Amino acid sequence: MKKIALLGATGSIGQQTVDVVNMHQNEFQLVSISVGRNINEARKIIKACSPRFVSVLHKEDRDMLQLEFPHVTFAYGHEGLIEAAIYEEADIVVNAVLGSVGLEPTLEAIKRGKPIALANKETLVTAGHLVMEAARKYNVPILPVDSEHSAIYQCLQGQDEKAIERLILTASGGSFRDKTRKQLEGVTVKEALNHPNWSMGAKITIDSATMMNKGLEVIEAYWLFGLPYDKIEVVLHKESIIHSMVEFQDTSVIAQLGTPDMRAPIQYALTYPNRLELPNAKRLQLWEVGKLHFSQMDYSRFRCLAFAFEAGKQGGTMPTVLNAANEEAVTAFLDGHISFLQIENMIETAMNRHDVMQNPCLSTIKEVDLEARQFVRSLITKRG
Ligand SMILES: NC(=O)C1=CN([C@@H]2O[C@H](COP(=O)(O)OP(=O)(O)OC[C@H]3O[C@@H](n4cnc5c(N)ncnc54)[C@H](OP(=O)(O)O)[C@@H]3O)[C@@H](O)[C@H]2O)C=CC1
Ligand SMILES: CC(=O)[C@@H](O)[C@H](O)COP(=O)(O)O
Ligand SMILES: [Mn+2]
Repeated sequence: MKKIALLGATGSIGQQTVDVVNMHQNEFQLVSISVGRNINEARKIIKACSPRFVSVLHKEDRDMLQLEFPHVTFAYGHEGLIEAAIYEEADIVVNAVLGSVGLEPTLEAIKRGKPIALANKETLVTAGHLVMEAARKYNVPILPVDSEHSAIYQCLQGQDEKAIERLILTASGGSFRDKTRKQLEGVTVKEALNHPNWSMGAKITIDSATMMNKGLEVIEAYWLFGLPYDKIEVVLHKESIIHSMVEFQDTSVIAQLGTPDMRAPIQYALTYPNRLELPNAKRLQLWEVGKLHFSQMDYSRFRCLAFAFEAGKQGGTMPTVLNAANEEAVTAFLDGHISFLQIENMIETAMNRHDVMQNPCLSTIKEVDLEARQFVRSLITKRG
């Protein structure tokens, strides 16, 4: 029985992780969870899975739930999130929280020797060097949950990693893949949230539409697989059937395919190196899919991807700025304060004014993250 600490249990990945746990009750048990504001969903998970430890965002919610569930230990806030991650009984942490708030719980869990099944890509973007250094020091595996990275991880099993020529990440193109930049000027939040292939949380769906999701994934791949940026490529593949590929020096390319269902990579991270059946999942029938399409990335159309490569290559604190500015700008877009194209303008402005510091420690990362957020918020306030 693998005992799981699940951060972000009420989210899209969180709830699919709960599904996987419920489908394999002889294999997995949820012992600790964190949630944010969604207390109704938290209640359902507590009733269905009986975790022993629950952290929520706000103290009032903690107080209310503690009365309802006296046998559960509750906590709240950032400290609570960390406590959920390091819960003693947990054998593995699934980090499905949203944003760079996931960094410290990850680092603390690694320090206690807990393997990390990582969906929370912002953690690797903002401080990949700290996470990978800690993982090496404490000999802890970081198991990718993100579909592209899970695909690459699967393609690399049993392969000679010294012989990798390049990683090829596939990108669906998101909600606006067929629109010109001119047409992007008037797009709405509702349109942006309509991803063609995946049902995901709001922030990543917007990231997918700006192509920042792929940018974050390029930096995530850099840290997970240790290849230089000129060996990481992105190809447009609108069907999201090939989840990513690895090319080797002998020109062979290995790809991982599947229907777009995040429960598969979540489950693989939990069962690795073994596999289990995935009940109720749609099997891939290539004749139903028909043609698969691929095209080269246009970096002037998808500017956020170019920003991410630039931030990654500059290194140091620049990816922290990229990520923090993006998180704030996407929130502002979702709240109706800025237009779609202003997301990328704000990220570009935040990056342009930043002087990179190399090899930042955790407190520098936190300062730079906060400063970039405050700067983007000030841009938004000025507009208002
Ligand atoms: N959704 C997907 O298919 C994929 C997601 N990912 C990555 O996984 C991560 C989660 O994405 P997704 O599930 O879509 O996101 P959601 O927005 O659906 O869920 C986010 C979760 O994090 C919680 N949360 C948000 N902010 C805070 C905070 N400040 N403190 C504590 N908890 C918080 C939310 O709580 P609550 O809702 O209770 O407020 C919720 O449980 C992201 O990094 C994303 O990029 C990667 C690949 C695919
Ligand atoms: C499911 C998943 O991993 C997402 O990151 C997904 O890949 C988004 O797709 P695009 O960013 O390619 O639109
Ligand atoms: Mn992905």
